[in-house]
Amino acid sequence: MPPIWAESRQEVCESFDYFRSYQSGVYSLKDIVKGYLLGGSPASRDIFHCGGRLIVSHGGGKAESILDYRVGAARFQQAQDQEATDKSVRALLKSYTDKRPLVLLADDKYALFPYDLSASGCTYVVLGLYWISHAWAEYQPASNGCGRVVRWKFAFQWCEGQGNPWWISSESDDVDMLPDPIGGCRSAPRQDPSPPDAVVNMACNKCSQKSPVVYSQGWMCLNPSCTSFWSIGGRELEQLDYDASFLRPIKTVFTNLPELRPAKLIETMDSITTSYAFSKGWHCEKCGRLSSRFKWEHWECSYCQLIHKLPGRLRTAKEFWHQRPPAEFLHSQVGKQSGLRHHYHSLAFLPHIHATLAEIIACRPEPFELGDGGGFTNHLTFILPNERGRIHLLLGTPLANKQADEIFRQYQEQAEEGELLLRRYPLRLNCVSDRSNCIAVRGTFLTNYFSQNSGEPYQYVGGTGNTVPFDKAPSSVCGALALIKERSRLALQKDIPFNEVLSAAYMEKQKMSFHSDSERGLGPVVASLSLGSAAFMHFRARATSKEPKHSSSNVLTLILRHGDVLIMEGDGVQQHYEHTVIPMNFRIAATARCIGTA
Ligand SMILES: O=C(O)CCC(=O)C(=O)O
Repeated sequence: MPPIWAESRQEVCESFDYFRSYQSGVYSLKDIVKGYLLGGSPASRDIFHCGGRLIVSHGGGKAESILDYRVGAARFQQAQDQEATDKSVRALLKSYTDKRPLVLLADDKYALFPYDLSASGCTYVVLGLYWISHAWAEYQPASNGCGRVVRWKFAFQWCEGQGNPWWISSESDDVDMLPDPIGGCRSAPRQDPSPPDAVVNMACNKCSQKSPVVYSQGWMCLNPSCTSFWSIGGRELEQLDYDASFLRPIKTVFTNLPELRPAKLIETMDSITTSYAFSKGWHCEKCGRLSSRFKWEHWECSYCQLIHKLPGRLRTAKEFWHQRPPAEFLHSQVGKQSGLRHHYHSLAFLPHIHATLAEIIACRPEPFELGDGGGFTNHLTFILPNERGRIHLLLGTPLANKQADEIFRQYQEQAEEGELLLRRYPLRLNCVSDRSNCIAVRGTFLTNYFSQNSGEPYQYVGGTGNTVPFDKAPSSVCGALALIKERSRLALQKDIPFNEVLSAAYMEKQKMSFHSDSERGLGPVVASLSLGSAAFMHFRARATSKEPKHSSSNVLTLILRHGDVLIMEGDGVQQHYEHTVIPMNFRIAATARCIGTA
């Protein structure tokens, strides 16, 4: 197998720091290209030469007429000229002038790669480190109004100093190479901006700009803003071939090249195993596969099932009590919206609740007796307009949270021991972003949180095959269900026949994107218990047939803290709104529903 490969784009982006772009073929950070993905059919004069030591590719987007497959009506986008100032072209040009190595990757649709990657199940492979020896503009035919577009070409050269390309045998290493005229190279950026040319550069007598001799048919000006661009003796040539000197790879030895194989984590900070680094994917040293972290209790290779586990410690809710929403959140959400009809007595509640739509009525918090020695807490109610329903928030308090603390402990223990199987399941639509604005990506696409379903099957996550009936569910889930039932009964003054609990666990920076709980047959009450870190819960209006694009502004934002129980009451809450939950750090939530009761 290749030394670094993956089945899905998500695996690459979550595990490989040199390529974290879900959409573009160029991944750059602060104008520095880290990775470049070769894929699809070649444009004319794209080459994979000398066993891949010299690769010419067109890069930078915009130059093909494409169907934009965002959910909703697909839009046709006309090809446009690439400009040197376009984000990706600019970054590639900077890598060229800095002679900065970057990583080339290829997907199984890259037609010039001499091996069939899909035959071995590899959708993406990492080729290795390359540097850009030449960058120039060309005209290419395009199906737009002008019949052609300016597109930038880049010549990538293998960085010597990293061994041979993994796909060729060492005998084929014997290629005729040009020495690098600059001498030994380094992986650090170079100050001298001129390219290391054995290829001759000539200045244009119209624009004075220098262009290399790229084609055997003769020199031409390659400055797209010059009137002489792309012509020899005033004529555009139909057939162009590369000049022989241009095709000879330049032997450039780099020192201190980085190791591309992602290192696995071998120690923890304070024995915390839910920080961002633990949510990232990993590289299997046995088979080379990049895998997302899809099991809560350890990393596992999706190809050869090799496991990597680091022991962690249980966390307590106290560790998260200090969390406060950022000040700008308070101001932008509450300050900008006028006409909020709220009935607060005291600003003391503002860190907890921000209602931002005039039509939503935020009722005065009601003191609320919890019974069982839990003392009093506050019950906040938001009445949605046009009888769409109500949203209740029963706040946790240190006295009332004894049960929640214990449930939080059990959840962590049982997830760690594999008694509670928290998994990241594939989304039904393979897309990044939320469900209403989704960009298709290749391969399986997993949720950005871990979950487990107990009780009745719930379609939303992982289909119905991953459900554990209540009589086999771990005590954490049963405890959460009992607490949710009890608080809902007190708040709504009736028993709710909850028969399903979705437990969701979030490592640092994970979240649940916008969605509504609108599965067929779902009862009108959905209630959740929050554990661990605080989280923002935003509600926004759902897209309708009249208004197919959802409104981007949130109509209500709540902050859910450890021990809080949130209740969404009424079908209208799900029909007219969707919600997202963005935890500030490690968090677990149990959400109870009534499936098949409506
Ligand atoms: O509180 C949470 O973490 C998310 C609950 C939720 O939106 C759901 O399970 O659908």
